[in-house]
Parts: sequence; structure tokens; C-alpha cells
Amino acid sequence: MNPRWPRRGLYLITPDASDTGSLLDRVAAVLAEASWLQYRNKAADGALRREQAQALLALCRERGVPLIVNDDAALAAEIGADGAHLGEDDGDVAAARALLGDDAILGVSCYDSLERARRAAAAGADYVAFGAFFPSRTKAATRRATPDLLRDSAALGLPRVAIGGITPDNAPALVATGADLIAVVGGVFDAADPLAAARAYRNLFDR
Ligand SMILES: Cc1ncc(COP(=O)(O)OP(=O)(O)O)c(N)n1
Ligand SMILES: Cc1ncsc1CCOP(=O)(O)O
Ligand SMILES: [Mg+2]
Repeated sequence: MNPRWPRRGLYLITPDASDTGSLLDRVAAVLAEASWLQYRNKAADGALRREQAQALLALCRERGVPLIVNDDAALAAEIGADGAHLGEDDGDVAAARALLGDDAILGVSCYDSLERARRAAAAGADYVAFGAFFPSRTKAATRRATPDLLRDSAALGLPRVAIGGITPDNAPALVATGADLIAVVGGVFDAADPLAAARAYRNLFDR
């Protein structure tokens, strides 16, 4: 992972959106508060995913925020994004590293498993993500992470991401236990005031 990227803060994840213009407007309004942006759209076909990822990459370049593509290391490589996030069904971590190169941010979902985090680190992940910590309206997660995972994974020496139903109210305890990045969809994009919500997460970190 390129050392110029921050290693703490708000890790903003896009909501499923079919209209690219409106997605860009919603992201642009809050991007100043984000350390990283992930493009995630579970409802789009390949053509729309490429269009949206490219449009978000242009915005991220203007703002100096890295763009990480969910699920799809090949798309990340094709458009020259800054990284990819892989879950258990999204391909091999070492193969993604070989495709994307050493500079890329490569993240891996570890759910509720420290053992999976150890394996991800050994395979070349730049960060490990645990979750869901709380019930999420964005994704019905079957596995529940607990704060001890954040504590116990400190020895890996990688940024630890917490995800799943995280609000400005429940986030401080996770940061206190060791979360380096708080990954959020609904807590920002479903908020009555998305910018104020994004600021509330960002203010948990001194950058
Ligand atoms: C930062 C971060 N953590 C976890 C996930 C979830 O990945 P995955 O389990 O592959 O599920 P989907 O997001 O693909 O539905 C993530 N995307 N980002
Ligand atoms: C992708 C993902 N993986 C576990 S929970 C989740 C969704 C996170 O979204 P929200 O912040 O709205 O709960
Ligand atoms: Mg996935």
C-alpha cells in the first residue's frame, strides 16, 4: 500500500445507486470527511459498475482520496483504481496483489475470525476488516464481530477496519478498542444530514 494514504479515519462506502449523477453528487457532498472511499454496488451490471467506478475515480483523484473497488480486483486494475476489497467469495488475495501491484490498497473481509485475519495478512492484505459489529440495514450479516477481535488483531500490524451498523454513537467504543478505520454506508448516506454525520465519524480521529 502506498505510504501516502492515511491509515485511520472514516472509510466511506457507497450505497447501491442506479443513477450515476446522483451518486456522484451524494459522494461529493461528504468526501472531504473521508480517508478512503469504497465503490460498492451490489445491484449494478458490469457496464454500470465500470461507469460508476470510473466517475468516482475521477472525483477521488480531484480530492486526493483513494478509491477502492469492492469485489472486483480486475475492474480495479482496468480503471487504475487505488485498491480492491475482497470477501470470501471474491477471489484470491495473493492473485489480486500480483494483479494490482505493491502500491495498491488490498483489503480483506475477516468477519468474526482472527484466524482469517492472520491468513489474509500472510497472503499480503494491507488491512483486515471485521464485522458486522451491529445489525445493518445495508447487508444482513450472519456473523457478528466482537470488540476483542480488534484488540487481538493489533499484533498483525495492519490497519483494522470495523464495519456493520456503525453509528456516530456506537463508533467511539470501537475506536477506543483499536479500530483504525470505521467503514460506513447507512450511517452517512441514510442520515438526515450526511455531511454532519460524516464529520461526526471523522472527528473520532485526529488526522
Ligand atoms: C471494508 C469492508 N469490509 C467488509 C466488506 C464486506 O465484504 P464481503 O463480505 O465480500 O461482502 P460484500 O460487501 O461484497 O457484500 C466490505 N465490502 N468492505
Ligand atoms: C458490506 C457489509 N459487510 C458487513 S455489514 C456491511 C454493510 C455496512 O453498511 P452499514 O454501515 O449501512 O451497516
Ligand atoms: Mg464482496
